[in-house]
Amino acid sequence: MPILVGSRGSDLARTQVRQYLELLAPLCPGVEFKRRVITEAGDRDRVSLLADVAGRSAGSAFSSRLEAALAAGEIDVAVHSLKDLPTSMPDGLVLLAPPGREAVEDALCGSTLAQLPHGARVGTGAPRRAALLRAARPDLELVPIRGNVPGRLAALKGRNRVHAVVLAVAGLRRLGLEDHITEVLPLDRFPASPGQGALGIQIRSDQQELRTLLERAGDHTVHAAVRAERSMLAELHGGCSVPVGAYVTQEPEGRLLLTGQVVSLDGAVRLTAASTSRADDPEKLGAAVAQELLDQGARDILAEIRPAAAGVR
Ligand SMILES: NCc1[nH]cc(CCC(=O)O)c1CC(=O)O
Repeated sequence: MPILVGSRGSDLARTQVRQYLELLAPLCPGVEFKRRVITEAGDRDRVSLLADVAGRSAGSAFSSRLEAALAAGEIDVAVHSLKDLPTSMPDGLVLLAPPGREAVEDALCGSTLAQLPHGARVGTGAPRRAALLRAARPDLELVPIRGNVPGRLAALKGRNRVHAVVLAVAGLRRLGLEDHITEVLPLDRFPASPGQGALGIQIRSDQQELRTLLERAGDHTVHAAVRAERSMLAELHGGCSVPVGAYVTQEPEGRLLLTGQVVSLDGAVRLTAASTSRADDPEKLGAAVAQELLDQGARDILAEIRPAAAGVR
């Protein structure tokens, strides 16, 4: 029986599955993998999906049709962009060690930050990116743009064009669109979204054999790093719609250095905390950095933001 590997239908999602299977195939000789695209249900279906799960009082609701398809056995593996996955996992599903990570950083396409004229229009839909841009350049006009990666690049052209857009280096590279990168933004001033650049490889928790098979492609250093980043986010009770950045860098002797930031939407307040630990308890490291941010006042910043940012991904 082939192993069914599902993703959403965007170019990026399909490319990620293709690249993942290219990595996996030589590590799993004789195993057949088949790709399946799971399209998102409409909003109404999505709501009923969530209500249905809530009614069964599961640990948490499925965040997407893709997770629901995995839980229902329509697919055996779900391949996500890790940064788009909520930190709480539905009962019965687990995340495995992801394969090697793409670049973590965000990029500016269309102009460098320094070359943007006063009052220039910059496209981004993400509150984190908007807040970090406001902190760096309060003069900019931020234009909310949505859609897939090629669609966002298209905002650089046409009548209502923006001077620049912010996109993840990872997505651009995976799609072969890295030529559009004008500047890679430095992580200390533009910390990435937790998990950015990594895949979220999700299976049902009772699939022990499949887990052993897929872990052949897992990178344990990347796994420790993203667990630290995501546990920091979870401790702050944040999702992908809050201006929280986190990134791990490797230290000597395999230690992890986790840096976390919380930024107010207007960019006026930026809290930064960092801590190091051995790689064997990344959740503890994430919790420690989150606690330091909370001690600095992160709760007030996040409380202000949550109502405004609700529903924006
Ligand atoms: N929210 C969309 C999304 N989800 C993952 C990526 C890029 C790939 C990655 O960060 O792993 C993107 C596009 C972007 O933010 O530019």
